[in-house]
Amino acid sequence: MEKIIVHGGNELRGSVHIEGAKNAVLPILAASILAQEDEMVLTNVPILSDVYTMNNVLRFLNVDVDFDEADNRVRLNAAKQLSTQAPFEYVSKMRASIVVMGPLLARYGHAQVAMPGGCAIGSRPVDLHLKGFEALGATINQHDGYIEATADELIGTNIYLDFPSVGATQNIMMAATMATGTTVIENVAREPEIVDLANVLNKMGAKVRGAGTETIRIEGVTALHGTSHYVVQDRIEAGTFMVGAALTHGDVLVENAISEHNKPLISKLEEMGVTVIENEAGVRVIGPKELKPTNVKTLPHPGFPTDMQPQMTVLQLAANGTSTLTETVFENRFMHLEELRRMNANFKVEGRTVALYGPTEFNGAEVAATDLRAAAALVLAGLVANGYTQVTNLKYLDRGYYQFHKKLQALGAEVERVSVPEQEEIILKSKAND
Ligand SMILES: CC(=O)N[C@H]1[C@@H](OP(=O)(O)OP(=O)(O)OC[C@H]2O[C@@H](n3ccc(=O)[nH]c3=O)[C@H](O)[C@@H]2O)O[C@H](CO)[C@@H](O)[C@@H]1O
Ligand SMILES: C=C(OP(=O)(O)O)C(=O)O
Repeated sequence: MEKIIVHGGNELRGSVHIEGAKNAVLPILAASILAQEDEMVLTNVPILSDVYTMNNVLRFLNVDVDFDEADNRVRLNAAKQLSTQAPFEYVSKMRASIVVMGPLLARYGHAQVAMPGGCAIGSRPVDLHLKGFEALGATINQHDGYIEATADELIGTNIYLDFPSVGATQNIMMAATMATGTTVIENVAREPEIVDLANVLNKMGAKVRGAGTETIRIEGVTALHGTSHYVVQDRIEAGTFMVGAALTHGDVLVENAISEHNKPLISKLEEMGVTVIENEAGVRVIGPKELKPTNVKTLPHPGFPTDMQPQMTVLQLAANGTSTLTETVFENRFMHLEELRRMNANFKVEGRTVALYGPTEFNGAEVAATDLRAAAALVLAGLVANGYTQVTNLKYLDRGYYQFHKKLQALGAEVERVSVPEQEEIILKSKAND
């Protein structure tokens, strides 16, 4: 086991490179299943544990996968006959594995995937994915912890999503690429990662229109082929460094950040007194001496992203006054706050809203990450805490951040990642379970 140790007090200064987006590359990797001929070549692929997990799911399904980490390039060949069943041992590792269902159903009329289950941030059902498959003509069976979808033929139809679910939009979009006729999906997710997936599908020969708007229209085609694609920048990694700069009164150029993708965050940063300068090289963020409080509500894109919520609460706690944060996307995404309490944070949760009482004089403590963004938020809090903060449960951090500590070090933070000796590991684990 490893932990990150941060000694607070340093300003972040310099420039930071941002990886390809985890949430874009995972469905794009799954889309390779649709390519009956030609190789898929993906570049700007981030080195993350979730990417390894998706690669292993695809290998299990009989896709040839070659990940050249030195070049951030993955080559995929799905020309062989594939298996249509993804077992529990893979799906349980990563919920996003569910997005192999749509492409398998499109290509083979059959997909069987272990029910993904909830996670620390919420219950996370997949009913909208399944409703979409059913509307396209699939029969859904749930048995022995598996979801099985079967269809003789998928037929284009009109689908309205009750909620603009990212995963459901991606899964239904991929299932519809080879359906007979036209599929219109309304109230879809509009995240940049949806647009990136639609771009790849179109390069593969699909006819997907409207990605990035509320309605996506897909004309079914008979076959898709491989293509090459450069994965879009990770707006959440970029946003995390923007918050880090603001929090530490720093001055950081987030290289090649696409400001359009981070508009809701940038607008809140500006409201808090942060200077944000967009230029050709990226987005430069300069933290003020004193942060002003602000109220935030998470929403589907183009609203404030739930994946920036834990990091944002740290910034709000540091602000001079009371802020609120309302989490509308996931019902249980405040777990990191209890860890921040160990660092002297003062807040009150009422339902889906938390009042955050700043300014906080964070004190270093031993804290455990409860999920991916919680991990980043705790490290950020450590950057401005008195003394040393030790963050454990780094398996969550590694799902979504490549060498987070090294990037922070390069920006001037006093941070290191160390192995925990076995004895200490037992004590830390028992504390994390308290
Ligand atoms: C790999 C990936 O891209 N993950 C992102 C994706 O997750 P994911 O695709 O799982 O998130 P969704 O947009 O589907 O979920 C949003 C909300 O809809 C609910 N819901 C979803 C599907 C469904 O069938 N029924 C249902 O009720 C969920 O419980 C949740 O409350 O979008 C989330 C919301 O921006 C982000 O936090 C995740 O980082
Ligand atoms: C919640 C997240 O991811 P996932 O949907 O893969 O759990 C995230 O990226 O913050």
